Amino acid sequence: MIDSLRGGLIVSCQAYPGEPLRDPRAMSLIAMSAAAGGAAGIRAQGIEDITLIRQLVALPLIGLLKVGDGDVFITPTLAHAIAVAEAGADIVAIDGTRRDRPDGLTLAETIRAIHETTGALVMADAGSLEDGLSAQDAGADIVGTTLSGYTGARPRTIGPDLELISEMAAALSVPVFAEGRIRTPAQASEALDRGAYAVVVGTAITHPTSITSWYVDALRRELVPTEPA
Ligand SMILES: CC(=O)N[C@H](C=O)[C@@H](O)[C@H](O)[C@H](O)COP(=O)(O)O
Repeated sequence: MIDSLRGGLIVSCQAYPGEPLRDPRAMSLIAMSAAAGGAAGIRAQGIEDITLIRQLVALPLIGLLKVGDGDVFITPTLAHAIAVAEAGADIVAIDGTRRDRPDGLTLAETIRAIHETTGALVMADAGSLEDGLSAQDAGADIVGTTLSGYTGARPRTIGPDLELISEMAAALSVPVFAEGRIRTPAQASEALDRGAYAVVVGTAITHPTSITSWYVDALRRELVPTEPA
């Protein structure tokens, strides 16, 4: 199944609490649109979204749950991970950093239990090369650059953290998925050039509020007086 993602685009379909598109039907329509456009896979957040997208889209599905506002918020516990797999995700994305997990399990214990209990694959969302290496040691099937710029370990670059993508791809033997702040097709292509196995894009495809604000910001002009005041 991972093989079908090689060199492909995975579209992350997520809306945030309180947003107009925060609705499983809306996210599933976006996921269907991504499939029609040639996506190789879908990434989705929330049990209802994962359940509905599983029914409507026949592509590999990476599922996650965002929980709370602590440091470890991407599928933080084993119980969350099992719920994501049971909702239909082929791959469960979990926090793959070296930080303490809220249920007290290690990353290795968590991954082992997900494999044994569900048969789903595990994508470890990492924030640094050191995270990626330890996630690989812990048994992750896939490591993502997802959390680069969000853990304090690396600066939050304006675009993708291309340096980390190169470093991880060179150092790891498991597939590295480039994810995080990929805004253009050229950046997605460069991620593959740097050794990424697949590329995950969310905001730039599926988050109209952000996309609109990029255009609005670009059009904003300071009012320059034509006559001296
Ligand atoms: C850090 C974090 O919470 N990342 C989340 C992980 O699922 C999502 O909010 C991102 O949209 C996703 O990683 C895709 O990245 P981008 O939207 O930049 O293409």
